[in-house]
Order: sequence, then structure tokens, then C-alpha cells
Amino acid sequence: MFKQLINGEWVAGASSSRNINPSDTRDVIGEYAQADAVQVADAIAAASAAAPAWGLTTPQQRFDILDAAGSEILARRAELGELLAREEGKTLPEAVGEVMRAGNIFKFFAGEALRQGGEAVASVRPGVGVEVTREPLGVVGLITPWNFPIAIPAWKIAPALAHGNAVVFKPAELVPGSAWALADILHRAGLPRGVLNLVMGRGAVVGQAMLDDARVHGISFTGSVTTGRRVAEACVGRLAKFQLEMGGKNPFIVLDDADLDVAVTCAVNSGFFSTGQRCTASSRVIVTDGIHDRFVAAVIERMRSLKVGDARKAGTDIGPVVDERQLAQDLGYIEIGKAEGATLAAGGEAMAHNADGAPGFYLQPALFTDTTPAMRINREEVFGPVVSVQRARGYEEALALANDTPFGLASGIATTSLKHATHFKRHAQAGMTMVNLPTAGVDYHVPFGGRKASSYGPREQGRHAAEFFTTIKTCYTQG
Ligand SMILES: NC(=O)C1=CN([C@@H]2O[C@H](COP(=O)(O)OP(=O)(O)OC[C@H]3O[C@@H](n4cnc5c(N)ncnc54)[C@H](OP(=O)(O)O)[C@@H]3O)[C@@H](O)[C@H]2O)C=CC1
Ligand SMILES: O=C(O)CCC(=O)C(=O)O
Repeated sequence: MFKQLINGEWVAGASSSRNINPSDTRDVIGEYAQADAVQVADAIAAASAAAPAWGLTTPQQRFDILDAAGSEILARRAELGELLAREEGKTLPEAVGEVMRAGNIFKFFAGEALRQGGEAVASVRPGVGVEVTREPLGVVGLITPWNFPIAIPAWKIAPALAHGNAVVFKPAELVPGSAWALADILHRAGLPRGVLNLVMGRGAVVGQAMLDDARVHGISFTGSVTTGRRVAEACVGRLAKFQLEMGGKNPFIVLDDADLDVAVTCAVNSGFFSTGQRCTASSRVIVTDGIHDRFVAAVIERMRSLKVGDARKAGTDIGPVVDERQLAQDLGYIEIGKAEGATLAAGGEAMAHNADGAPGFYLQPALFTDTTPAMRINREEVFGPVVSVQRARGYEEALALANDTPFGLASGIATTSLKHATHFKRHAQAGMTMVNLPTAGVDYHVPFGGRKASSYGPREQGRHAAEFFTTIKTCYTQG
């Protein structure tokens, strides 16, 4: 049984749940503790007690712990990647890459702990000095989704600790394994008791208890828009700080002048890799008339070569969908697309077993053509390997279609035109814009986030993470 970390002790849960491998549902990864509301309150009490002293530790103390955690994550990347692929279903190379991202994030924020400073500002009054500094929020609640089981926890926990906060961390119920390993690494790296608390279990119980507790000063959340709204309402109700990273319906434009191979590689990577389960996935590809038919034919050709199978098997390109519920959602949208009149040009079949006969949640990536902007498959986040193609008469129409969405996380364009690339970078209504690159798969040291219904509050990652995890103090001194 994998226990929870509360006040520096490994504690049994009020109940437990099984962590199942989506590539082979006969494979149980382990039994993981689940908290009830009382245990969440214990974790928050522990964090509240630990926060003042942690907030006063030296930058060197924080650096040492975060750097040691980063080193261990990087050294164990093969083993942690294997665990991640086994519990979430992304392929082994993708999983090892995610673990390395997590390790590098800890290294980056170890450095950030050393780089904290403030400003000395001239006062408008004679003889007065003004200092502007940052202080920790206090206790932060971190609620994470299942699709990046170690990188998203890393990019919330590392800045929270670097900036002197105590943490109550609730991972998604589907992927407790990577979260447990991360908490174990940080605990052994020397965090004082109560500074990091891991409480596992269902969002409606564990997450909700964190939202409702006045001792939690800030909530950083990644997940669905529906839950994000709930987080916002709870936090506004008690005037707590919050930041939300939610869905995407990210456009990728392919212009007539694009390099066809680059365009196909970007579209296939960002639409289907990680089984399409990325908020940065491009699920809408907008293609201008002159290249449309060649592009669609080339994508279908590339899709034929994609191997769907066990996430940990060498040669697999696309692992399983994470669970039965998500598979049902993906298949539901494929039916919706067909009923709306789109053409299912390739894929879309579920497979109950992989090539070795193991039962799992397999889905052949699906490509829809002849789609229109009003179709639900072009408006709602599917969160699976389902891509729809829209035709455009030229760049201006493609840009208008790209921006015609309630979301605004990532956007991309394949073009050899400097003029169009430059214009797109300026006019795409998204937090992140890529030129001749997939929309998914971002750097770990720069801001991450979007606009409209995709994000709310300050950006995550990079130096800008300080905006959420600190509060500003302005001090006046009469000299
Ligand atoms: N933009 C993104 O990065 C992501 C978007 N999604 C989208 O969300 C859909 C559903 O995925 P799912 O993971 O279930 O997303 P959720 O928004 O339900 O889950 C995200 C996190 O919030 C927790 N949570 C759920 N309910 C509450 C609550 N009432 N109070 C506090 N926390 C809560 C979840 O807990 P638990 O799951 O343990 O119950 C999980 O840890 C996907 O199909 C996809 O469209 C999903 C993942 C990432
Ligand atoms: O594309 C990436 O690198 C990150 C995606 C992500 O954070 C998400 O899907 O939740």
C-alpha cells in the first residue's frame, strides 16, 4: 500500500484505490491510499504550521533541496518513465521525456530560489526610501490532472517551494504512482515536516476540501473547464488567490506555401501523439485550398504507419487512451462528428486488445475532413486522438477560423512566408504560438498558459511563476 505524506509521516488512507495500467487492464500497478476530508484538514494544518519557518529559510537551503530532487529525478528517468507510461499510457520515450522535463523544472526553480530580489524605488517624498519585495503566499493547494502525471505536479510544486510556500498536493486519482514517487523524492531530499503534503483521492472529496478551507491561501489548478469554474467560484467566495489552466481547441494552420513534410509532421505530432491527451494538442487543422488535398492524403499516409499499442513496447507510436470513461468520450465525439456530416477520412476504431492480446483502451487515431466551424468537433475539447480538418480560401480566412473558438491556449502555422508567420504571431488569439513546430511540447523555462476559456490568472512556469506563488510588499522608510 502506498501511503500519503502528511506532516512528514507516511499515513494510511481512509480508503484506497487500485492504479490500473491502461495498456493492459489486468496489470495492477499498486494500491494507493485515499484521503477523507479529515485527513485533508490534517495536511492543511501541517502545512500551516510549517509555512512560516519555510518562508524564512535561506535561498541556499531551498536551492539544495530542489536541486537534489531534480538530480534524483533525472538519474531515475528510465524507471520513473516506465512507471509513468504504465499508469498513464503515453509511450515510453514520451514518458521518459516528461520525467526529464520534471527534473529540469526542479533544477530551474532551484536557481530561481537564488535569484529572488526586489526593487529599491525613489520615493516622491524627500528622505523616504521605498522597497518592493515578494513574500510567499503561505499555504498553497495544488490540484493536477492525469495527462502529465509528473511534469504538471513538478511545475506547480517546484515554484511553490522555491518561493517559500508550504504545499498540499492532490494528484489526479488515475495517476497516483508518479505523484507518490515525486513526494518520496522531495521528502528524502530534506524538506522539513509539513512543507509538502501529499493527499490522494477523488477530486470531489480531497480537492473540494482544499477549495473550501480558509487556511489555503492559493489554489493552482490544471484540468477541465467544468472543474476550473468550480475552483474559481470557491476561491472567489472566500477571496483566495487562484490560477487555472484548462482546455484547448488549438488550431494549426497549413498554408499553400508550407513545406508539406513539416506540415504533416507537426499536425500528426500535435494531433495524435500522447494519444491526443494534451491541452496543447491541435485538434483543428485549417488548410488552404491549394495544398488541402495533398496535405490530407499525406496525413492519411503517415497515419497508416502509426502503431497503436502497449505504451511500454518498443515501436509503439500511440499508447492507449487513459481509461474507459475517456475512451467513451472520444468515441462519443467520433459519432457526433459523423452525425454532423463530417467525413471520417481515416481511423476512429476502438480496439479492445492490443497486438499481443492484452486488454486495454485502444483507439486508432481519427481524421475528419469536410468539417465546418460550427460543428461540435470543432468547438469542444475531445481530449483524444481526434483531429478535424477545415478548408480555407487563404491566409485571412484561415486566421479568422483559427481565432473562432472559445479557447485560446496554443496555436500554430506551417508556412515559408515570413510575412504570414509574423502576422500570425501578432494576431493569433492564444497564449502560445508556434511557427513550423507542433503546438504541443513546450519548453520548461518560459511562461505557459493561454487566454479566453483556456486559462485564468497569472502564467505558470519560468520566471513568471513568481506572479502566482508570491505576494508583493511595498515598504516605506523615513531615513
Ligand atoms: N487542460 C488540461 O491540461 C486538461 C484537460 N482535461 C479535460 O478535462 C476532462 C476530464 O478530465 P479530468 O482529469 O477528469 O478533469 P478534472 O477537471 O475533473 O480533473 C482535474 C483535477 O481536478 C480534480 N477535481 C475534480 N473535481 C474536483 C472538485 N470538485 N474540486 C477540486 N478538484 C476536483 C481531479 O480529481 P480526480 O480526477 O482525482 O477526481 C483532478 O485532480 C478531459 O476529458 C479533458 O477534456 C483533463 C486533463 C488535463
Ligand atoms: O504540450 C506540452 O508540452 C504541455 C501540455 C500540457 O501541459 C497539458 O496537456 O496539460
